Amino acid sequence: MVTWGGIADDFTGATDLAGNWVARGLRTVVTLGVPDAADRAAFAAADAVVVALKSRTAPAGTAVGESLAALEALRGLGVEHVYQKYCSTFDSTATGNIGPVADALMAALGTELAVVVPSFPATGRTVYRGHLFVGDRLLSDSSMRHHPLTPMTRSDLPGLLGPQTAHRVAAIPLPVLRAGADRLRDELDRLRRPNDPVLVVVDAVDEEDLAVIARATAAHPLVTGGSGLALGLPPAAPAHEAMPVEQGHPLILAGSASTATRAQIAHARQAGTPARKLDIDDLRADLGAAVARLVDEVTAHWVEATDAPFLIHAVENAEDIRRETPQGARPAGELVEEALAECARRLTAAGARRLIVAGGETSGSVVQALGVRRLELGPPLAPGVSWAHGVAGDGRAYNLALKSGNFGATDILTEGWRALG
Ligand SMILES: Nc1ncnc2c1ncn2[C@@H]1O[C@H](COP(=O)(O)OP(=O)(O)OP(=O)(O)O)[C@@H](O)[C@H]1O
Ligand SMILES: O=C(O)[C@@H](O)C(=O)CO
Repeated sequence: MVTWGGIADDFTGATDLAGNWVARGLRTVVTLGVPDAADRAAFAAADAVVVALKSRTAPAGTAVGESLAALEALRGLGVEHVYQKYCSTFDSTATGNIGPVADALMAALGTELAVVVPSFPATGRTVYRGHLFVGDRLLSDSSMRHHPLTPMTRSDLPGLLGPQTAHRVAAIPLPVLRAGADRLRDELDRLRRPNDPVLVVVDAVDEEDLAVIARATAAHPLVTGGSGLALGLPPAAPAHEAMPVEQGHPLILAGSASTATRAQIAHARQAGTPARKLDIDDLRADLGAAVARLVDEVTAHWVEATDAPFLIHAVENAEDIRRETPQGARPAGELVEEALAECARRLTAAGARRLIVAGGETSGSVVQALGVRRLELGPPLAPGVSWAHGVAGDGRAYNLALKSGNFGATDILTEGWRALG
């Protein structure tokens, strides 16, 4: 029986949440886009289903529409609890869609209260006195301050959420939940008022805090947050033993420009991983020809070394993303996404079956290019990153690890393969 339903605003976020549920013993399936009734049989053995959307930077109306469609599909599966998954760094703008989606899900589920819990301590995201920290820095002092699409220039969650929601926003500080789940439940009840919905930011700095929140909200139809709150469920044996492992060439596609990904690329190159950086001028001049040259290079490498991964990446240093787009030319980001999607299509046709993909947007384009619509979760490579298995419409099967830009240790691109066994 499907108990939990997740609605994630990007593909890496979806596998992040799914991986945490798997770690708590829930058999979890990710569906890439809203499933239709014909897909229902695929979820028969699942305890949890996550619908992966590509809505993080979509206009609020679009994100609300897609999220409500996802909710409808999840209700059709009989889910009891819904988890709105957004980024653990609360990626959004004042006109962002985290608030509007939460408002709409609350209305559809007939609930007047939902918690807001971006905290994910295993990846350094914690919330204290309503402020979101990344490691030992406030969010607004972290590299997220300079994010090209969702620059996070403040850290107080009520202040970030307020302009996005029509509802009241309240906050519960750490000492309340450190007094236990009953005390937190009482405080949540105190904040609940008829016909006056409220979003409640709850502090959490470690996994025990998340466990308290999970216990206090166990009967809630809706929770919202990063994936950390899923780890608040009671410990259990991980439910990933059934994931098939595919034989075939390994490939790394990194469109992410995040600080962590850049360090991971540098490490992989230093460790001798054969690699090629996309040349934006070449892509602009003739994308098809540039990709064809790359495909020839990668396939020649595989003739020599079948099992050695090849890395194709977009960015090496911060200057790469600061380059101006010439007047009338296609933006670099668009070229990168199209080129990586085309590399994925052509290199899987040439035998790539195991892929690490870095970046949320990049993962969306790559998985769509492969035509994979569902992923079953396997073992983790890092907190928030897991191997998954998916079968495309053409029958080809893949192992995919979709890595959020800022997740993973420096050596994840060279060592992450070991988790496949
Ligand atoms: N040289 C470049 N110039 C401009 N944009 C680029 C360049 N290289 C990559 N990009 C774009 O930057 C975006 C990176 O977004 P993506 O979501 O894939 O990674 P991220 O933001 O690091 O990760 P996440 O969303 O998981 O935190 C992509 O749309 C990609 O096309
Ligand atoms: O929550 C996170 O940080 C990630 O799952 C993510 O959403 C980054 O794209």
